[in-house]
Amino acid sequence: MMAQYLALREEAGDCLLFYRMGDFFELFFEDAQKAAAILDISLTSRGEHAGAPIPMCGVPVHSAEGYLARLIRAGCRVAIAEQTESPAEAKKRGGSKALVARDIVRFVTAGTLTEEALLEPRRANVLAAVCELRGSIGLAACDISTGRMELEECAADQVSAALARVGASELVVPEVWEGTPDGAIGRPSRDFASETGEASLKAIHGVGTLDGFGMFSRAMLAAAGGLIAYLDHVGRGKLPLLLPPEVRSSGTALAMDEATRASLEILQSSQGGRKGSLIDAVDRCVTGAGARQLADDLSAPLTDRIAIAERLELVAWLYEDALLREDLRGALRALPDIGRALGRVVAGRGSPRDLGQLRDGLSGGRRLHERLGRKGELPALLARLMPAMAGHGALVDLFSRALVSAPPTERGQGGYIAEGYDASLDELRKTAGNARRAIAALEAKYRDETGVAALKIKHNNVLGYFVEVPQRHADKLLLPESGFTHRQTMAGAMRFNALALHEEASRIAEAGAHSLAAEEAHFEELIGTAVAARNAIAATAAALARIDVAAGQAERAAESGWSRPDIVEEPCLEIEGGRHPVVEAALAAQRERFVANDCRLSPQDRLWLIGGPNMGGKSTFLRQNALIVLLAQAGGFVPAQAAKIGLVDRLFSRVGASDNLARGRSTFMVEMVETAAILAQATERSFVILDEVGRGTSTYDGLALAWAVAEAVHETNRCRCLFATHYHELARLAETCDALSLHHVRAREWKGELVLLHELGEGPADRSYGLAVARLAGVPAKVVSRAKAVLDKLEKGRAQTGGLAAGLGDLPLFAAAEAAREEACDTLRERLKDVDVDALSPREALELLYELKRETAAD
Ligand SMILES: Nc1ncnc2c1ncn2[C@@H]1O[C@H](COP(=O)(O)OP(=O)(O)OP(=O)(O)O)[C@@H](O)[C@H]1O
Repeated sequence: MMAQYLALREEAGDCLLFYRMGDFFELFFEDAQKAAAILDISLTSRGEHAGAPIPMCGVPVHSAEGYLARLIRAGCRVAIAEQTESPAEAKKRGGSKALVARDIVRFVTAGTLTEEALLEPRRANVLAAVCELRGSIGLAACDISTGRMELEECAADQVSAALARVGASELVVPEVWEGTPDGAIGRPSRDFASETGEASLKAIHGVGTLDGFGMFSRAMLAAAGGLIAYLDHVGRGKLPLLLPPEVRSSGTALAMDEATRASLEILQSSQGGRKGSLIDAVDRCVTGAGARQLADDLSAPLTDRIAIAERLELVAWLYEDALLREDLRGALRALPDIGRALGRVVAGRGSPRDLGQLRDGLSGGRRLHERLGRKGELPALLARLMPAMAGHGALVDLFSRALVSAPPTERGQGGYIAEGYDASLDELRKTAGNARRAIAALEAKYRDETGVAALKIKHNNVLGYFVEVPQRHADKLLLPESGFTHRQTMAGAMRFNALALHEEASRIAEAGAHSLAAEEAHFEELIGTAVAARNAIAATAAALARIDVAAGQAERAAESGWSRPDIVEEPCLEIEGGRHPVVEAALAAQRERFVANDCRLSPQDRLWLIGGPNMGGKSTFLRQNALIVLLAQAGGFVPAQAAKIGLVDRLFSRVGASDNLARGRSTFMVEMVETAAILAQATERSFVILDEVGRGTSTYDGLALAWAVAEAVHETNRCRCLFATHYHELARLAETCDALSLHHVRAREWKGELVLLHELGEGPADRSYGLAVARLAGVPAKVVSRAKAVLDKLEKGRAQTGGLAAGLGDLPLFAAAEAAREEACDTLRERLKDVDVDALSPREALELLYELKRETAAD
């Protein structure tokens, strides 16, 4: 056995090996130690290997899913080695000592789950593959629980943004690749070949050309190749459901990088959970598929005005008709998750219950179609979805006739094929039923004949049917002419067989075996029908999910008076009475009121500098506007009285000096790297929020950087921008930057107490309230009064010298400074041209920076 185990162990690679032994999956050696620690189960030992006891632990097969889920969540991957023959077959093959053959039947990994118990209903589970081909990056992503697949090509510096959008739970890359992101799994480079990718896709979808699905680049196909090869590997040759791939072209989605996603807390709060995130505050979907679609929409809002308008039109239609909305939501709520049921069916792990779910979901779709069909003219998006809900008449009819109303998850016991579907199966069931009745009659007869009132006919898996009497009445049945044969003596009871009983029992067993086989054959046929219709079923699932999203968005809007945004081309951002959905909900829970605020950016007034006290609501204001843009371009209503939004191509959100130590960069470094990305990428169509950029370093450096960044955003990027800052000195920028204006969050000191109004006012902040906030926060009065003394002194000094910003008025304008600097930089430019950035390690890059800095200082 050890040799077999070790061979399988080798094959399992870095996965834990679940080794099937009877009713248990056993783990040995280091696997056992690791799993026992994660699962908190006892670690035992068995036999010896190389002179030491072998550590072992095990989990029962019937409850293995729960254990698997915990291991996967802890970051493990698991290889399942099943017995591929019965002990009887092994004996026949190799004698009484023969070892049962085992083989790894599949690998269970975070990105390749289909089991209902292992998946979260409201979250997609994505597996992604990334590779590089001639300088550009191919990305393939799929959710095998529903079969959705997407291909994308992007530039090397966009890969982390693309991956952040996809949110994969598992990522595979070529094993020799410098760009390997953390935690990615290396796979043979030959898997990532565009020809094999193309050939696999053609084979899966039975087409001679992929043109019908879209235009795929070589890099996309190479990534698809890597993805499919990995799926083939983990499924041991059995591929899961894969729908025709969709191209995601860059530019069709609002671009957001990883830092922006994290800081806007779109799908996850900064604490890591869904609670406190945007989606948590917005999601009113009544189905898991709807919630997954909404997450997708919020991760990749649109940039196409017509597509946004179509989604908004549907939300508005459902918003206005509350009755219809309630009706639809009620109907959708009752529908099973057909996308995921289909995923299990195609993956070969479907159960009779999954088929029942397909029947119920598809017939529910047909009913909705009928209901909506009576509504007259429909919004364009809905009209396009209608045909996808209508079909499947034959399939629904077949499944309705074939299956019982609530089919079981296990098919081993049969009983899921409905009566009346197959006459011969009904006949077999009748025979078994008759025999069961005959056995009940036999019990009465035997009692009569023997005079033993306590006689019973029982059944167990070892003996089958038998007659049991208490020990003291056994004598009568032991008589040779009694017609009973002794089978077993128990404490206090004796068990017997009888010819008539045996005959009836055989009849039951035979009919049972035949009917099980008949049901099994029907099951396979029904599975085949579902598999053949997989693309159409997936389209129905997608249509239902889209309707659920729209109805949920309408519901959310109706709940709190959200409004339909007006999406326009000109780069403005006019939000009237805007609110932050998450902060508002948190305040409402404490019975506090959220103060709505306006935002009015236009090409003539596109950069707002916002000052005011800590805790005054600056960050909240910045984010609420970014979230409103995001929600609007995702095609939903927004938390505002009115909103006119000029289409945004890229959205950036930066918070000064947030901790990112996990990545090994100092906080200030992170802040600057992220700011650099904005300055490099923001266009005139972008919207940027900068929250106290520069605060991560000394006051002078911070002010200088904040000043320069604000100027660059104003002069060079020319994007819409909200810039929150503590530096009063920045107010002087308003003198030179004509599209920049000053604003502040208002506060009052009343009877020595600070009152934060959370209201945005025009003009610069009148003063700092740092000390008042410190008092509010419970800093001891003594410390606050000492700080006050220091502040008075500093302020006196400032009055004399002109303060931090003294002399800044003489600074040449940003554009003029640029021109002067360009001349001086020629030598630097030359040197930089020669640098191969990809070939530099971070350390070398830093050294080079120092060197260049030294050179400029010497100029
Ligand atoms: N518009 C608002 N209406 C009501 N309460 C608000 C509003 N905006 C913010 N708040 C409350 O004030 C708290 C602080 O807000 P926020 O973090 O936006 O302030 P800030 O000015 O950015 O502070 P800091 O400068 O310390 O980062 C929020 O958690 C919320 O409870």
